[in-house]
Amino acid sequence: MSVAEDIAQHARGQASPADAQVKMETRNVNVFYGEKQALFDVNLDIRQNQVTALIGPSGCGKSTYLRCLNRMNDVVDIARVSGSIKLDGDDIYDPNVDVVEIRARIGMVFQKPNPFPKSIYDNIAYGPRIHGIANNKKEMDEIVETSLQRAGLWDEVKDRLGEPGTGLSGGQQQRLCIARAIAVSPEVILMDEPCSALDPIATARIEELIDELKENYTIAIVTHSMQQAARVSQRTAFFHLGILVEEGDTEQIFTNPTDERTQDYITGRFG
Ligand SMILES: Nc1ncnc2c1ncn2[C@@H]1O[C@H](COP(=O)(O)OP(=O)(O)OP(=O)(O)O)[C@@H](O)[C@H]1O
Repeated sequence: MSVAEDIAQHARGQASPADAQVKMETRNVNVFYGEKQALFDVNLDIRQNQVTALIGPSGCGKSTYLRCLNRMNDVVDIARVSGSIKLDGDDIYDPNVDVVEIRARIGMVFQKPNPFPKSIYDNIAYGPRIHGIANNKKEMDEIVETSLQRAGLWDEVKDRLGEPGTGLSGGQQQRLCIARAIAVSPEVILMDEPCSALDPIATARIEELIDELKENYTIAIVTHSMQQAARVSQRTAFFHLGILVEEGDTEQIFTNPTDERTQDYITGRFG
């Protein structure tokens, strides 16, 4: 089977129900790094309890867009964001919004697993402690256990919660980072190429996990792997040179794209 057929096969049936709610609405989003414009008038909805894949060639602005969704571009001095970005209808860039709270509601998992140099337990307990989520040790223990269970890591680490998180394998570390994001009860989880540093087995495990997580969370994922986008997402957005070229149900994007640039990209003609 050709790669294109393989992708199309995975994409079949990957669609968002017509009545899926919009969790995040982004309109006319422009991003500048100094003088250079990286995103141009992006309009995209991130649907609730669905996985939205952001794809496109290197430098097209996928990560820039993802970072707009939880104000991570705020930490880049030269970045300037304009347009409207709403979570459940509320503008997350409103001056009265507490950015720390926004980043708890919209968590993030990065390319390279980045556990804190702390125990497995403390990696998970860190966020809930900062946010005052647990009232006592018993509640914290429960949060740690539930988060690790949801991230599919509990059985592997329950007997060594006091050991350093950095001692886990790469795939386990990434699941630890997912558990850490889950621990503060986010509504949305942003993932920036979460499998790029992982081997195929660890990647498959994370992909299964993403599929399970969408029951409880809304997910947006940047990926260079079209197989991965086809396997895990219901919606796909294709970016090129800072422009959102096309978005739609994953099945449609991978089997019947409307734009020639999308067609060229998914068939490997560029990027
Ligand atoms: N901190 C920054 N300062 C200046 N320019 C930046 C910064 N981050 C990104 N850019 C520029 O913005 C554009 C979009 O980059 P971005 O990282 O969002 O693309 P991407 O599609 O995620 O790429 P990749 O797939 O390679 O990660 C690129 O031209 C990049 O050089």
